[in-house]
Amino acid sequence: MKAVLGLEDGTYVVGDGFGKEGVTCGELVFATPTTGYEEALTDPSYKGQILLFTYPLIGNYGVNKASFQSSGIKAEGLVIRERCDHPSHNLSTRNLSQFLDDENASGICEVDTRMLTIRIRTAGTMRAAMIVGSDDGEKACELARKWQFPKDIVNQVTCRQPYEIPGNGPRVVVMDFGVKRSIVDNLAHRGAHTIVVPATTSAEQVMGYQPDAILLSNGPGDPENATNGIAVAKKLAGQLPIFGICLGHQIASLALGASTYKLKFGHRGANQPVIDLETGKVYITSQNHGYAVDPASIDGRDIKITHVNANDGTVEGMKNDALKVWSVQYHPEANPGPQDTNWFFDSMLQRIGGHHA
Ligand SMILES: NC(=O)CC[C@H](N)C(=O)O
Repeated sequence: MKAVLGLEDGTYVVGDGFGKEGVTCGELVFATPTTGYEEALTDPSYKGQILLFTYPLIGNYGVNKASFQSSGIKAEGLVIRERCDHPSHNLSTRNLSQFLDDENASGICEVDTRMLTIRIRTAGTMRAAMIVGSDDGEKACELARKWQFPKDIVNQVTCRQPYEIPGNGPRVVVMDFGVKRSIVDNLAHRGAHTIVVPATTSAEQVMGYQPDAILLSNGPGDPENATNGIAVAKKLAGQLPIFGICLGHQIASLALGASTYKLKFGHRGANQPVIDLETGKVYITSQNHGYAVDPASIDGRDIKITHVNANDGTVEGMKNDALKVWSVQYHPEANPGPQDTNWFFDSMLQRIGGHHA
């Protein structure tokens, strides 16, 4: 089936469509990991975004539900060079094409992903529209220009009801802005009594769960739009330890008075080098973000930058020891990506323990 992807700047590419027929709009972003397409497609942080993989062959190990980071595909669409229809993996239950069919998501392959990536890298992240079943490039570009990133995107991916994973360890409330399953798993595996609550939960409701700590999760969209999360973190900072991952790190920083800005094309990949300023160690990290904390906005505030990106110097972690706030921009849960920073969850539980000692 023919398909077309159009960008807001008038660029378009025609290729082979698969999955759902029709129009899909989103912000076109590129991700550079060589593996991990199941985890990325199901990562709720990609809601609102059309995901382009720079790696030229996608689908070669099929699809296995155990890798999912949420109930199903959350990215708006998929853009790839070559699609593998005959995967080889003992745990695979279907191929990529069947996966998109089952999930009602659209994909386009046989397009020049290098050219598209260079375009985004040069001009910045762009709005895009994909039409599966058409090759009308002008129409796709026009649809891209009309589309707006939804402000309430977190509400589209947060849980509807709270849920708990019982454990004998400390009680941790996870504010779900679109949490990845492996974050919850990392807490549960360490014995935390994990309570996942919707993004709209108030500070009073959070405290009603008698938590020992709060984890602000990852999630899609502009952190400034996560207004309830910011309000909760502002209110509870100083009362109990607060941790943040990715969007959660941005929310915690906003709550402490810092500001955030949009990166030109973001960091999405599995080999982003991060320097730990306290130890001098460099970690290779998994990342997926388009916004970052502005270091200039931290000047004069009681926030300490703990990690920076070795490629571009952007903020990758911060803390406020007095208020017991610790957060990281990268993904310690990996999935996909290297496990170098999995210690984050160990240190989290140690810090919570210290708080109650
Ligand atoms: N993975 C995330 O939590 C992403 C955070 C935020 N939506 C960003 O793009 O920067």
